[in-house]
Amino acid sequence: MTTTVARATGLTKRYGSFTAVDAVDFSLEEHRIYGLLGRNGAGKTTIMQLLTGQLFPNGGELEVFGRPPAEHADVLRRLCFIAESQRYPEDFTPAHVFTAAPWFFENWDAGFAERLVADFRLPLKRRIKKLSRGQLSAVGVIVGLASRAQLTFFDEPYLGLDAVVRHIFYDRLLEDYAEHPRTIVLSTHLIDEVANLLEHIILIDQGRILLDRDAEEVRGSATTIAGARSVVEQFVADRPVIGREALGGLSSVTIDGRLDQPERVRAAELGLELAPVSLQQLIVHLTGTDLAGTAEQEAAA
Ligand SMILES: Nc1ncnc2c1ncn2[C@@H]1O[C@H](COP(=O)(O)OP(=O)(O)OP(=O)(O)O)[C@@H](O)[C@H]1O
Repeated sequence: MTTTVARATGLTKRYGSFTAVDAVDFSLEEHRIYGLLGRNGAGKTTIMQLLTGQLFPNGGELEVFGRPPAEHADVLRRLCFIAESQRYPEDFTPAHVFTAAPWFFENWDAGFAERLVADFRLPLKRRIKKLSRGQLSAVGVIVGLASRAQLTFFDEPYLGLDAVVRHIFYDRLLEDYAEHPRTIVLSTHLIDEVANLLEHIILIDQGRILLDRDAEEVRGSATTIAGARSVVEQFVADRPVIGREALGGLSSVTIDGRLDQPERVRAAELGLELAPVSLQQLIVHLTGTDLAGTAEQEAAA
């Protein structure tokens, strides 16, 4: 039996006349890793700020651990939110941050934090304002992991983290999650990098939920068919097409759904190629954007 950690019903947030989160319904279950995905400005940070009591909703119901999160200290104590540009007092060093952390997080594991400091080669005694962009992000990632909060949010925690450090983060996250299960919500544009980590996907677009599904189901939910344009078009006629690319006489069409065995055999006989769709490709199709471009730019940063 699953236990619901957070539930939103008709949750709405407006900034003036602009509706950033538009009557969304979703729930977060205990012991799951969620990917909260979507284009820039989709509403991901706003949803996380609502869930962590940093913003008040304008409408709908929101319960986290059974209560509205804002102004309930007993709820807030069980949460950890790591923002993209986490701020700390200017004169603090990472050592100060980790010394203060147990005051805010009852499950804080100082030994784990120490091991992560070594993994990330973080200078403990250097002032926060002197840290590099990546080192500053590492401070947030360490707080997020070692807090072992029951509900942890990582909102694009990667700014400036190089590929080696990002993979250390993913590895430590998975290892620690296996030993200390909790609910983790990860918002990122580096979708393919985290695809294997995610157990459930919530895809947001313009303040609305486009997809709320088990990651395993999402992964197998679309197929790309490539080959001679006229043959491909005939093959996909009457199927739900979610993406289409053409080059000269060739085309590549992505359809929603799997092909059964007879259909696969028929495709092979027609000389068509079938390819699995990556989570990132699927999300690009669904939101009609090139998140891959964003991801590459960020990975290169
Ligand atoms: N304080 C604010 N005042 C007015 N509009 C805001 C405010 N904060 C956010 N918005 C708008 O609300 C929308 C949702 O913003 P949000 O930060 O939640 O998006 P996001 O999905 O986290 O985007 P990104 O991937 O770029 O971080 C955006 O259009 C943004 O411009």
